[in-house]
Amino acid sequence: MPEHGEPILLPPADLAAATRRAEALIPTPYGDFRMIAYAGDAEDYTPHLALVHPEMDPKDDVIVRLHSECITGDLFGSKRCDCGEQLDRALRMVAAGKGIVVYLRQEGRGIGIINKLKAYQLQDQGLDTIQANLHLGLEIDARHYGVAQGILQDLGIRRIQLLTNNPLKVDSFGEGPIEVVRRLPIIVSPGEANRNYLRTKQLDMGHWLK
Ligand SMILES: Nc1nc2c(ncn2[C@@H]2O[C@H](COP(=O)(O)OP(=O)(O)OP(=O)(O)O)[C@@H](O)[C@H]2O)c(=O)[nH]1
Repeated sequence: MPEHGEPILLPPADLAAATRRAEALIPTPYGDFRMIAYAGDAEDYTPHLALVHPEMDPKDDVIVRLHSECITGDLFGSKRCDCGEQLDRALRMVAAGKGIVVYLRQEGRGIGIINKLKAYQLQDQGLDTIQANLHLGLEIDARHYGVAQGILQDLGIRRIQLLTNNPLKVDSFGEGPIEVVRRLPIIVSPGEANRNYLRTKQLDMGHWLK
């Protein structure tokens, strides 16, 4: 396990190594969390964030949520996706289970907020979430999770219960040092505005949504 403050070695898919840069206790409506910022560059304005329950025991099978940034859903409650509700649910579960939320700065499945808004415009013209990314010449999903594994290693964790419906997140742990001992579903009931999005995730992206 790397010592705190040392660069974390990542699988080759991740180009930037993330180092623990700063931390503080954050009281939230869900309870207290230790927020730890990880970044390759000390001046990075968008570091990855680990919200760690103060009584998290790394020897347990720790409940972990890897949540990719969604400014529209997480911050403003957009109903176009399930992100905000999933984050709310994850924070509750992690608070109850003494676990961790790793908040990864991979907005819009890694294409960034500008491209995500362009993709939304295309979706308003009839494309689905996959077709819109492809129309923009972008990957369907440009995310990498190696940095999250590095963060979990830095926290001394070996075995996790992963909160996700996304097979790619489970697969990303492969034969690596962190073992996913259990997957916990995190399903949000569809609404009018996100029904098509959730259907595409289920049918075309293989998400376990019942
Ligand atoms: N490009 C694009 N990104 C989107 C769209 N809707 C939501 N997103 C992004 O999708 C990502 C969803 O992240 P997560 O909730 O961590 O992951 P997930 O792939 O839904 O898998 P789960 O772990 O099952 O929730 C966020 O980065 C959102 O900003 C969309 O229509 N287009």
